[in-house]
Order: sequence, then structure tokens, then C-alpha cells
Amino acid sequence: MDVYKINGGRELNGTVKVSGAKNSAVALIPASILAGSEVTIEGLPEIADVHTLKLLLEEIGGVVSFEGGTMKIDPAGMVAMPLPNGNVKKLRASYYLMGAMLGRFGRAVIGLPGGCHLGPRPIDQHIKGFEALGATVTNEHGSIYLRADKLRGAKIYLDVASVGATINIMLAAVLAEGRTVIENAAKEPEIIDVATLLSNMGANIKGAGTNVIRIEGVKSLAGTTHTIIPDRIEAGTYMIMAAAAGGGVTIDNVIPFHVEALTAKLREMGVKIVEEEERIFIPKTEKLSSVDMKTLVYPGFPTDLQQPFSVLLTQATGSSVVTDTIYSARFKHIDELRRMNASTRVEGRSAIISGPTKLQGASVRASDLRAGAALVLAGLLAEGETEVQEIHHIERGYSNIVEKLRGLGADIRKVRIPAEAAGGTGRPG
Ligand SMILES: CC(=O)N[C@H]1[C@@H](OP(=O)(O)OP(=O)(O)OC[C@H]2O[C@@H](n3ccc(=O)[nH]c3=O)[C@H](O)[C@@H]2O)O[C@H](CO)[C@@H](O)[C@@H]1O
Ligand SMILES: C=C(OP(=O)(O)O)C(=O)O
Repeated sequence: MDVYKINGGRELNGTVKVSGAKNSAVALIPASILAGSEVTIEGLPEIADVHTLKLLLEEIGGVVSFEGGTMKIDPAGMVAMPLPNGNVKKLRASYYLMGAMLGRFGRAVIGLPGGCHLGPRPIDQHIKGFEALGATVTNEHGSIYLRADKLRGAKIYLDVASVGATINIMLAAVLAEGRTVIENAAKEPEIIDVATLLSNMGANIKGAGTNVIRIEGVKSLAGTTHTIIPDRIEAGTYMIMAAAAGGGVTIDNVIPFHVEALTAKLREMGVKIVEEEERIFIPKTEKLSSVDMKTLVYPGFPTDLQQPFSVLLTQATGSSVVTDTIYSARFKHIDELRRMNASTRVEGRSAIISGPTKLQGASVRASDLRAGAALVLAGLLAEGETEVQEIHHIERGYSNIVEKLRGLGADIRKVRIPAEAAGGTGRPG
């Protein structure tokens, strides 16, 4: 099994370049299914989720190459192959195959998706949208079956502003007959990115990035070339690391507007942030003050940064309360942080964190992707050696994290160890 070994206490200095956005990539790649000819996506991150989606497109007959961040997808030979098991289970975003395959073939069979376990991750709003467009949707033996003789535009009000449901309904609606209106749509930048790709393929979409999206169905879509947006969550993770352990760090390839909620919170804590068009510089921070923080839908503070941010709060003077309104169970990192001497506890949907605390190296386990990033940061700050296990979660979403952190001066390496030698976290596997 592979683990990260980190010797903490090194100051981070220099420049780190942010990769393409994971949460865009996982929707852009399935969107290519809707095109009649080759789609090229540039700037994709080298992460496990992207490789898994490549395999899924190949399973349904796509011809796909992926080199140097550029994926070329020829969707011409794709068929409506059922995908009940296997790779679909490896990531949450395999649910975008539902919207894309329903849009192109009028049918799809997709096993219920995997991804991080953050508490319940329902897809009722996706299904409501597909049904409104005329599909019959059933759940049979762990797979979602979607069938439609003809998809027709509809007005769909989302009960929750879900990123996944907004994108999935867009995918199913672009080739439907007539007008679809999505009300209470989510507004995340990744939705705009997917709408941009679809529009360049020939779709007619207005309002992406606002809470009402209007789609006029078109008869067919063509191939195009698209460059993905930078990953605001990866950028935010390095901003947090720079605030916690930096001597002066530049985060390159970031859209500062996309990380404004984080920037505001960091400034509230006493962190200096210098914004340029596509870069952010964070000088050394002498003293961090505690703050309260609540995750919200975009443009609020992203749930995906809550876990790394809570590690930063262990270094702040005073008591902070972190509340996750999106995913109530996204606190599995807290127990691991306590092993590292953090003074923190979970109460309901909130974590209460007191600081500043000198963290201590320990063997810890990443329960999910951002918990993993949080533990890497804890390791960078801790006295002595930290071993982070279950790093496959981290590699689903962070491109070359070891190389990037080593480039900033961190002492982190990936090591293969026999499973039985994994430093005891005291729990079964
Ligand atoms: C709003 C929000 O912060 N969304 C984040 C969430 O998106 P993700 O796509 O996982 O979640 P959604 O945006 O779809 O869901 C937001 C909320 O709506 C609920 N829900 C969703 C769909 C549905 O059919 N029914 C339903 O009740 C979810 O349980 C959640 O509480 O995690 C992604 C990956 O970590 C992030 O990129 C997104 O920015
Ligand atoms: C939870 C995440 O990923 P996923 O939704 O793919 O599980 C994430 O990006 O933080």
C-alpha cells in the first residue's frame, strides 16, 4: 500500500501551479458523449477520476487519448452500453453519464455512483429533472435505468441548488425538443465551464452562472476544442497551506474571483493576500486569529475547503466554529487531527477548534479526498513524522501533490509499504 510520509516543520516558499478543475473535468468528459465528432479538452488534471472516466468512455465504444493534459474523445462509435458496476462505482461524477447518455441515446443504465462518503448524497433532484424531460427512471438492483422515447423541454425547479443536478439536467436537455428552464439552478463556476463547452458544441444555453438557466434544444452537436478552468479547490488548498506554513508562496493559474469567499476569511484571520489577474501571492503570516465559518453554496465558502481550512484554524489564536451546511458528516478528519494533538471536537454539524496547537506527527488515515488534503497540511505543520494512509482518496483529486509540495520545499514523499507494516492507526483496515 502507498502512503505519504511527511516530516513537518519546513517552511513553504516559491510558486505552485494549479491544475485544471477536477469538478469541471468530471462533467466535461461525459459531455463529449453528446457530440457528433471529436471533442478535445485541454488542461485536464492528472488525477484518478479523469483516468477512470477515460476508461468509462472506452467501455461504451469511445476512442479516447489522454496525453499531456489533453484528452481527445471521438464519440462516433459510442453505444448505450449498460454500466451497472466496475468503474462507475469509483467516482461520484459517473452520474453525469446518466444525463449525457440519456441525451444522446434516449436510454442509459448506470450503477449508483461512488465518490467520497460525506453522509447522504441523494440524486432525487437529478431524477426529478430527467422525469420532467420525459424519461422513465427506475432503480433496479443498484442501478438507475433511464428510458425516453423522446425528450421534451420542461420547466424544472430544483428544491436544492445542486451542482450535480444542474449539470445533469443541462446534459439531458441540450438535445431535447423545445425549451428547458432550470430554476434555483446552482451557480458554481464549473457549471459555466460545462455550459461553455456545450455552447461551443452548438448548444443554446443562457444564464449559466445565475439561478435561472434557459436551454433551447438543438438537433445535433458537433466536436470542438475547450480549455478547462483552473481548479479553485486545489488553488484554495494551496492558499490555506501557504497561510499555515508559508514563508511567501505564489499560487499560479487561479481565478481570484473564484476563491473570494476563502480570501475574505483568510484576511479576517490576519493573512495578507496579494491578487493579480491569474496569480495570488501570500507572504509569511505572523499571527492567525480564530474565525467562525459556515459552508454554503457558491459564492459562499465551499464545502470542499472546509476540511483543510479547519487544520489552519488549529494554528489560530482562540476558538473557532466551523459549520458544514452542505454535508453534515464531512468531519471524519477531526478524529485524525485529535491523534495529532489538535484541540477539536464535533458537535452536530459543527467542529469546534481551539488554538494555537503544536501538532504532533502520527499515523493517520484519509477517509475522503479533502480529509486527505487536510491531513497532509497537518503533517506539514506537525513536529516529527506523519504517515498518511489511504492516499488513493487524495489522488482522485490532487494532481501531483507530492511533486508540487516538494517544489515548495516540503519534506513529503510517497512510499510503498507492506499493508501489515502500516503504522498502527489502531483501527481495522
Ligand atoms: C453546493 C455545493 O457545495 N456543492 C458541492 C458538492 O457538489 P455535489 O454535486 O456533491 O452536491 P450538490 O451540489 O449536487 O448538492 C448540494 C446539496 O444538495 C443535496 N442534494 C443534491 C442532489 C440531489 O438530487 N438532492 C439533494 O438533496 C446534497 O445532499 C447536498 O447537500 O460537492 C462537490 C464536490 O465535493 C462540489 O464541487 C460542489 O461545489
Ligand atoms: C467530495 C469531492 O469529490 P466527489 O464529489 O467526487 O466525491 C470533492 O471534490 O471534494
